[in-house]
Amino acid sequence: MSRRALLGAAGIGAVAAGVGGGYALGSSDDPPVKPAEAALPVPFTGRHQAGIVTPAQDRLYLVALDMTSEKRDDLISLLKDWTRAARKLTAGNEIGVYGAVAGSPLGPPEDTGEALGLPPSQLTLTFGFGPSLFEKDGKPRFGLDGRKPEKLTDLPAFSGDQLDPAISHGDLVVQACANDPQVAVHAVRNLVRIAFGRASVRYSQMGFGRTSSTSQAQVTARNMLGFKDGTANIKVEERRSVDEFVWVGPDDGPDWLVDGSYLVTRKINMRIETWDRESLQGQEQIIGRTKGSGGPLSGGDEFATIDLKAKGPDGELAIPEKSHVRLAHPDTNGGVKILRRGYNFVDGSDGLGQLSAGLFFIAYQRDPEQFIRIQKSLAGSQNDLLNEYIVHVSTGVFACPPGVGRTGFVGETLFA
Ligand SMILES: C=CC1=C(C)c2cc3[nH]c(cc4nc(cc5[nH]c(cc1n2)c(C)c5CCC(=O)O)C(CCC(=O)O)=C4C)c(C)c3C=C
Ligand SMILES: [Fe+2]
Repeated sequence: MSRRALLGAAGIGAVAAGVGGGYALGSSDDPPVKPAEAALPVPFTGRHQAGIVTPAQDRLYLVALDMTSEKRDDLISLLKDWTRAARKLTAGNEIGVYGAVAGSPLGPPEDTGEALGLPPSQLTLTFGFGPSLFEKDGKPRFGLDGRKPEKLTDLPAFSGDQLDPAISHGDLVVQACANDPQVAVHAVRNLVRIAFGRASVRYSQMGFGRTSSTSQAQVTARNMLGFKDGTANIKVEERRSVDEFVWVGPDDGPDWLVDGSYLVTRKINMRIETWDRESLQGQEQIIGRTKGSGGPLSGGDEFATIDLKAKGPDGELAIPEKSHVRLAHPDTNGGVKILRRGYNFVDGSDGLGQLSAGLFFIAYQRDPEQFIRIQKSLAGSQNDLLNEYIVHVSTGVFACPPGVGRTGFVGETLFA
């Protein structure tokens, strides 16, 4: 039973038109009110996992977990249980047989209940495996000897990194994205609950205001620096780029990961108050684009082609040599592209009255080397001008298996 149907059947919560996606209860003569797109479900099944090229939702709740059991059967049963729950959660249903309120009053409910009455909100749940799932202290785990992708190794140290291991890495990751934060949090909370006795949370991160559009149909959102972010991102409509740069192909190896992707996470703190004292012109020179329209400093509107050779009236490069977009551009990095899918975050204040804010950077790629190549161009005080205002404090790399069909479980190919 769907969360909404349950409430309807119980006679609770006639949801007013315009609220929660416009499910109105009117006269039977009224034309049906279509739920707003942002409230609809995204199919969980498919060749690829949802949540990668899916048009980026507004909210993120990402959790990294470590296995607390060393038993292969526990890992497999966890992935099966997660898959069963994820099918329900992404469809907007309660988990378990009895859900949140229909079970025995004497036991804890199967579903925690905070999403009752909320629509699916385009929830996607994307699962990944960190290098430490495959081996620890040089020893294979879970009978996965020889199954670790060669490319799945911890990212190298980059100049300027100030990484905190407590909020980095993880055996497993779940990226929950939705247009309602409560739906994303409910999903992660219930998946964590299911994992009890087999895996426990290492760290989690909430995000808002997607900083990347992944579809041409989306407007470009802004990051905490106030700039449009995601303009030159790979978009789902660009099929060739998606196949070339996002999905692991049959010749890439290993076979179990074909149609999957590598996820890179970086929590990047911003020195927001320092940035806010930088002049508008200074900010634009650092990024290499205008703050208003997001157009490149070489001229044109937001989606104008960047001209890295263009010079200004003063004879200097229009897009400065150490600007962020020049150093991140494919022409500076051997043609390499990545699919960005990051989110803004504010973790309150730091106790000194400064915002603990930044970008939870997320990228999907066919090979982690794509991210490494670009980050090597950006990192260090002699490179990207932006580095004066940001610091990378967390890192992660995960192999995200292919999608799942109507039967089977996420990651099944790994155990075949
Ligand atoms: C290693 C990859 C990247 C990191 C880390 C990164 C951090 C980061 N970026 C911004 C803001 C912007 N980035 C923009 C473009 C852009 N950034 C990367 C890669 C990383 N960014 C790429 C590949 C690109 C596209 C370059 C191109 O092809 O032109 C932009 C411009 C708008 C856009 O195209 O998206 C902004 C703004 C911040 C604030 C940040 C760390 C906090
Ligand atoms: Fe960037």
